[in-house]
Amino acid sequence: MPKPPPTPPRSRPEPLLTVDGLRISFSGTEAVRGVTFEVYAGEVLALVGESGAGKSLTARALLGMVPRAATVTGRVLLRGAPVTPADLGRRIARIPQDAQSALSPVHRVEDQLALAARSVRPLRRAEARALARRALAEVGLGPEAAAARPHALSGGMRQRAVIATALVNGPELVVADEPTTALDPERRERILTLLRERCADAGAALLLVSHDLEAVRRHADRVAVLHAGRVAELGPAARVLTRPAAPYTRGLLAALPTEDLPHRSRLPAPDGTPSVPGAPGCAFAPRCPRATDRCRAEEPDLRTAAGHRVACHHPYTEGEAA
Ligand SMILES: Nc1ncnc2c1ncn2[C@@H]1O[C@H](COP(=O)(O)OP(=O)(O)OP(=O)(O)O)[C@@H](O)[C@H]1O
Repeated sequence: MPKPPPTPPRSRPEPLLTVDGLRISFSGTEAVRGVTFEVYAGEVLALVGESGAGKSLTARALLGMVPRAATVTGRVLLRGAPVTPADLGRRIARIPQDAQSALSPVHRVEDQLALAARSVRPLRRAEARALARRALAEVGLGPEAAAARPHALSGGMRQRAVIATALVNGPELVVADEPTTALDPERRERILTLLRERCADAGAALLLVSHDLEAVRRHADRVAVLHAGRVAELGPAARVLTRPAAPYTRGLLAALPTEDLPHRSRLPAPDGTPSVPGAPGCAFAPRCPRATDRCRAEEPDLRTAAGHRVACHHPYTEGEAA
């Protein structure tokens, strides 16, 4: 089913999730360099960008799952308050990449969901099981699949079970990092549609990390384009993916192959040699057709321009040809 038109962010009051100046470094080297964005209740926000841009680390920071070696600064707020461990699995749920390893091979599917439900609130066994069955039915898995062990299910059914597990506790936000990489294109589309529709029905916002810009175009309300650990552009998906303001986003779109290719696990990078990490100025300057001396000297801040946010000294205007 095609996605209904998004509600304009301006009409939304308080953000559900606020990520403010998030920095993640390893031994002094910053991989995420001041990422700021908000997620509004009920929306789908996609994080896109080439490999190494910092998408997964950002998503993991929301889930309290950054690697031990990382130093994290900045703020992650859920309805204005810092995220606590008690919020994880309950108010913020996760859909992992690999449904196979996300489910225990030894337990029946409904028992796993019932366990997830009982881990966050005091429920009797029978209540938890009923909740689990309902959640599984909502993703199209009937009593037979509910009573099966994961190995007896197809890849698509396992992914449905993982979606049901994420939603069983009624989260406000679901974080999905490349949730369909293991599936073929048809199943991928079906699962993404199901994920989006189930989140919408449950009133949960969805933060979707993806390298599939076509899927993002179909499913996301807004897109944040990450580059070299920063947000390069953030705005409505329809605008960012058709008439981007940031030269980096234009480069990313231009690098996409036009013919149908087998599913890629990464986005192709724009042409040219990337900047050296830690070099002054805009990280895209060495590859940017609009770069000036200012771009090579001064890193641009993320500013609101023409209705959405762009980190660029020389953004394209909406009607301007690339
Ligand atoms: N455990 C780690 N130790 C050291 N550096 C790390 C670690 N994890 C990530 N990084 C650094 O952070 C950068 C961003 O990683 P991240 O996984 O967020 O990228 P990504 O945008 O999700 O890329 P991909 O699309 O390839 O998954 C990496 O290029 C790497 O330099």
